[in-house]
Amino acid sequence: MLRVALIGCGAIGSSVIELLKGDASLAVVAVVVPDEGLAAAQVLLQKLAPGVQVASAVPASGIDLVVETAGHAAIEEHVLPALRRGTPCVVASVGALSAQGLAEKLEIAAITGGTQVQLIAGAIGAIDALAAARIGGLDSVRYTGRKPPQAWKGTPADKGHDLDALRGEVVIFEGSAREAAALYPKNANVAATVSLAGLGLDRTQVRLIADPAIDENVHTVEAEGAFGRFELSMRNKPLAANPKTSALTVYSAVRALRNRAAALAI
Ligand SMILES: NC(=O)C1=CN([C@@H]2O[C@H](COP(=O)(O)OP(=O)(O)OC[C@H]3O[C@@H](n4cnc5c(N)ncnc54)[C@H](O)[C@@H]3O)[C@@H](O)[C@H]2O)C=CC1
Ligand SMILES: O=C([O-])CC(=O)C(=O)O
Repeated sequence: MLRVALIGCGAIGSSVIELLKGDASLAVVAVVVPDEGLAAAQVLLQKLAPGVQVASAVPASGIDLVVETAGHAAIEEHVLPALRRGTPCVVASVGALSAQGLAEKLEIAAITGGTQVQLIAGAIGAIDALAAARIGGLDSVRYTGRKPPQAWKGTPADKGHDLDALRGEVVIFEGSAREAAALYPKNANVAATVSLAGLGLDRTQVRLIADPAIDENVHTVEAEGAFGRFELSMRNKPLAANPKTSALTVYSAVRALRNRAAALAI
C-alpha cells in the first residue's frame, strides 16, 4: 500500500481523495494546505476522509509518494524538499516550470534524492504522441485554449475586457507558452505541458480565448514534424468546484497515482 501525501485540497485534490477511497493499493494519509487553510481543510476532511493528517508541510517520514494539486507556489515550497528527501512526486501545476531555472531545480532535487518527478498530462491528451514525435523532429506546435468567460475571472483578462458582457469570442492572449503559463497560472498549465513535451516553452505558439458560446474547456493542439501531423481537439467538462479546471485533470492525477502502484501500467 503506497502512502500518499496530497498537496492542495481544492477542486482537484478533494476529487482525487473521493476517487481513491477504498483503493487497495494507495491511501492518502496526509493533506498539505497553507496555514490559513488548515481549519477549513480539517472540517472538509472530517467528512471526506476521517483520519487523514492535515498539515502545512509534507510529513518528513511515512510518505511513499507526493502528489501536487495546489498551484505554482507549491512546487518550490513542498515538491523540491520532498524530492531532496527521496520521495517521488507527481505534479499537476506544470506551468510553474515556466519560471526560469525551476525545471533544472526539480531535476537536481530529484537526482539529489535519487528519485523522480512526474509531470502529468492533466487536462490535455496526446502528450505521449507529441513527446515521441519530438524525437524525430518537430517543425511547429500550436496550442489554443478556449474557455467560457467565467473561467478567465481573476486573471489579466479581467483588465481589458468586461467578461460578463462578452457577446462573441475574444483572444485574450497570443504569445509563447512561457508567457502564457506565467500570466495565467491557473489556466495555462496545459500550454506548458504541450511545450515541454514538444518544442519548448519559447517556441510553442499559444492562443487563449474567452468564448461566451461554449460551456466546456476546449483545448486544441496542432503539431507538425518529421512524423507527419496531428490535430487534437478536446472538449473537457469543467469541475463544478472550479470552472477554470477540467475534470480530466483529476482523472489524469488518479491515473498517474494508480500506475505507480500497479504491476501493469497504462
Ligand atoms: N495540468 C493541468 O492540466 C492542470 C493543472 N492545474 C493546476 O492545479 C492547481 C489546482 O487546481 P484546483 O484544485 O482547481 O484549484 P483550487 O483553487 O480549487 O485548489 C487549490 C488548493 O491548493 C491549496 N494551496 C494553494 N497554494 C498552496 C500551497 N502553496 N501549498 C499547499 N497548498 C496550497 C489551496 O488551499 C486549495 O486547497 C491549479 O492552480 C493549477 O496550477 C489545474 C488545471 C489543469
Ligand atoms: O483544466 C483545464 O482545462 C486546463 C487548465 O486549467 C490549465 O491548463 O491550467
